[in-house]
Parts: sequence; C-alpha cells; structure tokens
Amino acid sequence: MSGLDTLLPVTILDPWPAPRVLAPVDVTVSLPGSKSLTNRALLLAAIADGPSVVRRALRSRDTLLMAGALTAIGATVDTSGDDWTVTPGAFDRDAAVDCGLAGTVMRFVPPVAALSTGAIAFDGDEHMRNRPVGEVLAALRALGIEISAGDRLPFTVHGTGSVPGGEVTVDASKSSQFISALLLAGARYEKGVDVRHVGAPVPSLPHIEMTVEMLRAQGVAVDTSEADRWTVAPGRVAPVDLAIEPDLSNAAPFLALAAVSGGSVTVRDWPRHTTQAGDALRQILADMGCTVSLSHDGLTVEGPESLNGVELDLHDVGELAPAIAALCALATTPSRLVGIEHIRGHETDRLAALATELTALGAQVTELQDGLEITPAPLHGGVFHTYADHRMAHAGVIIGAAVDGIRVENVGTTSKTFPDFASFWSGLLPGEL
Ligand SMILES: O=C(O)C1=C[C@@H](OP(=O)(O)O)[C@@H](O)[C@H](O)C1
Ligand SMILES: C=C(OP(=O)(O)O)C(=O)O
Repeated sequence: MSGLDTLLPVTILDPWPAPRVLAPVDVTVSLPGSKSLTNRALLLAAIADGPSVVRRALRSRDTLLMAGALTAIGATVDTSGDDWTVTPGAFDRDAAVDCGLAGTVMRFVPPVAALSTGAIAFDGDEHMRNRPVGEVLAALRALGIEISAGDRLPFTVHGTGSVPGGEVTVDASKSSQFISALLLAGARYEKGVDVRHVGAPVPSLPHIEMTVEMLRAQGVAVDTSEADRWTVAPGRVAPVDLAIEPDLSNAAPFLALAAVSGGSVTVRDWPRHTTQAGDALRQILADMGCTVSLSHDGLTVEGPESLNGVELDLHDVGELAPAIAALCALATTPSRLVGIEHIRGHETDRLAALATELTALGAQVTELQDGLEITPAPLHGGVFHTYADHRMAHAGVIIGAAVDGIRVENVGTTSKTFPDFASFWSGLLPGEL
C-alpha cells in the first residue's frame, strides 16, 4: 500500500488533541490545490498528444497515487517540483495500480488502462474493496473490454491497445465519478463515447461539469444538450497547461473556524469562476448567518454571534456534508441535511459515522436513509473517530475548535487530500491551544 508516510509529520499524537479556539480568529490562509482538478489534469495529460504541465499540483496521497498509476501504465510523471510534468508514453506493459482510498484513481484509471496492451491489476486499501465501481467495469465490458473478477476491487483490465467505444448506459446514482471516468477517456476511443445515465438522479453534478469543462479546454468536443446524456467525440486531447485552483472543499474547516469563533478567515485565490463543489460554501455559510465576501484578497467569512441551523439538500455537494454537519452540531437551532445517501459509499459510510461520532459527544442526531437531522445540545469532550476518512477528521477539528477536550483519532488520514494538515491547522492558532 502506498501510505506515503513521508507526508505525515511524525510528532502528531494519536488521538490528536484538537486545538481549542478561545477567541475570535483573524487569519488569512493559502490552501493546497484541488484534488479533483489535479487528478483530472494528470489523467488527461497522460492521454494527450504531447507533454503537459500541471502547475501548483496538489501533493497528497490521492494525487501521488494517480501519478503512480499513470506511471505504472506507461506515462512519465515528474512530481519533483510544484509544477508536475507529464509525458505520454506507450501503454504496453503489465502493471499493478494501487488505488489507496482514492475514488478518482479506482474509477478514472480503468477506462484509460483499457487503451493498454498490458494486463493492469487494480487493488487498494481494505475499505476500497467496499466502494462501488461495478458500474464502470460493466460499462467497459459493454464497450468490449475484458475485465477479470467481479464488480469490486481487486480486478484486472486486459486491454488490446484500442477501444471501439460507442453507446453505453450506466446507473450513476451512487457516484458521479462513473460518468466522469468514461468521459475522460472517451475521446481516445475509436467511436468516442455516448453515455446515458438511467436510474435515480446523479449526485455531485458539479464534478461532471468540471470533467466536461476540462475536456473542452483540451479541445475535446462534448455534447451535453440532452439531460442525463453526455457524448464525447473521438479525437485528440491537447497537451495540458493548467494552474490548479485551491481546493475549495478543503477550505470548509478553515472557513468553519470563522463561523464557530465569531472571527474572520480569508482564503486567498478563491476563483471567481469555478466548477468546484466547494464554491457552494459561500451560500451555505451565509445561510448559517455568516457574512461572506469575495474580493481581490480572496473569500472572507466572518462568523456571527450564534450560528443558525439549516435545511439543505446537499445532493450536488455531498463532499461538504461532514464539515457542514459539524457546524450544525454547534448551531443554535436544528438542522436537516438531505439528498446524500450516496455518501454512505464515500471513504466510509459518512452518515453512519457522523451520527455515531456526534451522538457520542452529546449531540442529538437522527440518521435518515439519505441524510441527518441534528438538534443542538451541549457537547462534551471525547475521542472523535475518523474511519480513515479525511473529511471526518475535518469534522472532528471543527468540533474541537469549539468544545473542550476533543481528541481526533488518526488525524493523519487528512493526507489523502491535504499535506501536513494537523501542523498547518495548529499553526493558525498560536497561543490558543
Ligand atoms: O469527480 C470527483 O473528483 C469527485 C466527485 C464526487 O464523488 P461522488 O459523485 O462519488 O460523490 C466527490 O464527492 C469526490 O470527492 C470527488
Ligand atoms: C468522496 C471523496 O473522495 P473520492 O475522490 O475518494 O471519492 C471525498 O474526497 O470526499
């Protein structure tokens, strides 16, 4: 397993005493790059028709796993600097791909591996064997690819060097990544790819918009004129030269610091136009009573005297749910978060994990099939378990900022998308520990 332990500070205690914030904070932060943008850029670069550069790439477990996967199948990825270079190569060898716990690696790489003449074996962390991928494998089989084993990790893709492509139907109600996966590789299929979704509504639509926007930026023609249908024309993928935006979903715990302390937090370089789901934080935090402003300094959130509860459908932005749920547990009125059954298939069953951990600290939480009802109650200290889920750790540190005696178990799991998160977080709060 690529634990990438070198990314983790060795001195972080486990469980980690989360810094308590005793006065309003007033900080400005620059955050690492977006996981979703970095991994799409790397993948497109590997199937482009010339060398690429991914500027200010996120250096984290998920992105290094993507770089490792693309290198294993035949691309050359230089991750030594802040700007990563990618040189496409022949996909002509047998290889093993470690997906870790990265959905973007497990779902996005197999459709590219299908272009190889080698046998590409995929596996990952133990929990990754529970995360859904069968719909992508079934689609690839329908497009003529041989894949051994069933519908979960581990599996092996046996490419023949080319993929006919064409029409395929997918039920993407469990993850938008099933659609993105097929679209990202589709231009390199002989007939392109024409993907229809049939099933309950697709979650996380901004992530599909991100895929489509990035494909178009590389000169790929994508037709989205019909609902639940995406058509990618066959053709070249132009070399990538992209500067990665800060990860707006990972901004959630930082902006939450302003919300819970009644202080002010500015995240630099917040993009004016973006397809990142995390941009929804602006409206969500305003709904909770924060003052939110976007200026040339970045996005500034000022916390209110007391936080409002909210009723939200997070279907489009489910990756924000853990941080929002933590804020709801610290609000003064009840909240209801719905539309997020699919996050039971994320790094852990996030609805069950949030209900368990918030309840253990004294919150009143009802777990719904597709969400959470959270009624504020006085919280007390304790260990906040993270289930190897970076966003559960973010939820834990948010609670810990506002409640005495919170210790976050395995805070190092944040390395999935944020290098050295715990040190960065405590460095923002000097003298307040
Ligand atoms: O395509 C992507 O980069 C992602 C899509 C979303 O997945 P789901 O559609 O499975 O929620 C999101 O939650 C995940 O963090 C990243
Ligand atoms: C769901 C997430 O990740 P993944 O890309 O592994 O699906 C996430 O980061 O919240």
